[in-house]
Amino acid sequence: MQAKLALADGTVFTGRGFGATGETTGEVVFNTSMTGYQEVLTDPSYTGQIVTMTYPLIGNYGTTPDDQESTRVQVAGFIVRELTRVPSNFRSNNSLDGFLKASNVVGIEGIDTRALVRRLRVRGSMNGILSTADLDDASLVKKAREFPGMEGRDLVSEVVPKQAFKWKDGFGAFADHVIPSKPATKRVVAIDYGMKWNILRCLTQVGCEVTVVPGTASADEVLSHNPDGIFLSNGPGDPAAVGYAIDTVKNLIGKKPIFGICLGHQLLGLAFGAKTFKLKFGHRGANQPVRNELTKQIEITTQNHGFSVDPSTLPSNVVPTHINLNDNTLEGLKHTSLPVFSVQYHPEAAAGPHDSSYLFEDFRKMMG
Ligand SMILES: NC(=O)CC[C@H](N)C(=O)O
Repeated sequence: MQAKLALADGTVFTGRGFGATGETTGEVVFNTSMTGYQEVLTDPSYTGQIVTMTYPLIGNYGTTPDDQESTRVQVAGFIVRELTRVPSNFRSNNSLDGFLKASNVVGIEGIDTRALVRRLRVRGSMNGILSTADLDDASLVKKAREFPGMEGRDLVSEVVPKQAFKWKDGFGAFADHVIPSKPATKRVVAIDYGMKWNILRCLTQVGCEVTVVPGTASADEVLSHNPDGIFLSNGPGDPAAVGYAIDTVKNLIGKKPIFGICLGHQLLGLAFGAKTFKLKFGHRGANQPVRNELTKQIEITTQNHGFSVDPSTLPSNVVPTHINLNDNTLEGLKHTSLPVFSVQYHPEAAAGPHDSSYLFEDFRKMMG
């Protein structure tokens, strides 16, 4: 079945539809991971985004419940160069096509993803529409231009869990090869703004019993659990648009040790009084080089973000700890006297390299 992808700049790509049929709008972004498409699809930070994979063959190992990063597919749409027809893997119980169909998410294959990505790199991430229903170019471009975009939008409230819960799924099927597992001796409250489950697996692995609370929780609700430490999760949308979350973080700083990842890092920056801005085309992939400024070691990292904390706006008692070597943007910060630190990238990988898993150990040690 024919499908079209139209961008707000007027470009139209024609390919074949897979997954669900229908129409979807979103910010079109690209991810440079060679594998890990299921983790990408189920990462809630991609809410409102149509993701294209730069790797040309996607779907070859199918999908499996073990690789879920949340309860469902979260991307608005999915773009690949070539969809594998016959997946082959003993862990797989569904094809990528069947997985997207069951999740009612539209995909397109057979378009020139290199041309698309070059366009996004030159002009920046763009709004777009993916459709198997409307195939009229002018109408599609008009609809793409009407999409409101990511800036100023609170998408967190769409993906937070409805109520608090305890993480009972341990460290999952494969995580024990990565970090030696420890008995649970620390109690952590994880504030969930759209959290990837591998963060919960990694926290469990280093010896934390984790209570998850919705990202809309107040500081009092968080502190009522009397945790040894507080974790701030990743999540979708513009960090500056979630004032309630910034206020909660402000009220938690100095009360307990805090560790933040991605949106959690951006919220910490904003709570410290720094500013965030939108990157031209963001960082999404499993091959982003980062330098740890404290050890001068290089980590190859998994990333998924479109916004960034401006280091020149940090107060003097908050220092940069990690820098992205592709564009020198801020990738980590810490307070000079309080037990508070965060990273912009994803030390939980899922999928990606495990170079940065030491950060979970650092958090546990920080709790005493
Ligand atoms: N993975 C994340 O937490 C993303 C944070 C934020 N939504 C961004 O795009 O920058």
